[in-house]
Amino acid sequence: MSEIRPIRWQEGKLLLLDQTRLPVDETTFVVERYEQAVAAIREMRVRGAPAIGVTAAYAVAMAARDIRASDRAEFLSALEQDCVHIRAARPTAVNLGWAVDRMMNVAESVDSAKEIPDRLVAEAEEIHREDEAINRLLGDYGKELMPDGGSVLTHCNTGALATSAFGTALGVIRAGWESGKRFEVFNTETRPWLQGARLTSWEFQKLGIPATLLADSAAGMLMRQGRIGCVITGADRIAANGDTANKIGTYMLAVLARENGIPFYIAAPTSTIDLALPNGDGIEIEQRPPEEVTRYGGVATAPEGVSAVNPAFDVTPHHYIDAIVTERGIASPPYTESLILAVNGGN
Ligand SMILES: CSC[C@@H](O)[C@@H](O)C(=O)COP(=O)(O)O
Repeated sequence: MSEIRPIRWQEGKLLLLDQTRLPVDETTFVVERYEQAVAAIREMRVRGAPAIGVTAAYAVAMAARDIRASDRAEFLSALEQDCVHIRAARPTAVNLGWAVDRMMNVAESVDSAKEIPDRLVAEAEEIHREDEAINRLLGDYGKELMPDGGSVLTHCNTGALATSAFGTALGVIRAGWESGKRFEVFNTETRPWLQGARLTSWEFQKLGIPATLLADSAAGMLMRQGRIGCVITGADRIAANGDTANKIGTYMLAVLARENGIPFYIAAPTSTIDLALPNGDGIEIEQRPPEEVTRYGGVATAPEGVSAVNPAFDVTPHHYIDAIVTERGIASPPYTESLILAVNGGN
């Protein structure tokens, strides 16, 4: 099986596997300027917290390449202006701001403005490389949570497409499967954007892992029937107390899991942990266009003029989360202690 590589950097261009077109077409969206990278993130041609972070890092490198400034101070101030636009592409995933901050720190550490663009390309490539290594480590820790003989449910898409390779929650399922464990896999369709139906089902097929798709609203019944052994999802931002923002519908799954006595896990790199936020109340939730709810693929799915609300994420309170898998180990409650340890180097 060839690995899925949704983000590639080739000869100064960023090549994105266009996720608005999957699973029907496997087309590449070519990005040559940082503004196009910002648009690609906003339009969700590239999506998933870690993938947004990697793309944002290349966006900063492309922005730097196009700056004409008379001295270093002017260069850095122009770059900071471009970074304001990059940071604003999507608000919820902390990985975006995390990557931009890391790139700006590198730019500020270089003495000569002329050298900044090359250093930034090297740093973006490093962030890209690290992402795959981090996901593989995370999968390795998380596979012990996967059952042998039971079943697992996942939500949204958290695979290679949402990262740069391997994935987080989907990576844990993959690592469990590749370690020889055998279990049933269920994935939600993830209304309204259908990340689960379109992207996760596509990835499981490519991986050769049998998976069964269900409507989001079927999850409760399957849990009650005893058909779901555990739930694992990704995260877009985890507050210091473990409250976790993830794809809309995650909170519902976590509450249903608790009601039915099923363990609920989160898998995310430490770059998704935001220790600056004491709890989930401060997490900004992206509101997406109502048309994503009232139309699909240009076809109306609701009467013209109907009002619709479309929050892209929700926050699951920490007390519903049994464990958080990171590349530094498995964090357990109380998260106020274990997440600090994870961010600072180990559990
Ligand atoms: C490894 S991806 C983790 C999260 O980013 C994922 O679960 C998710 O919610 C993605 O949302 P999306 O709106 O598709 O970017």
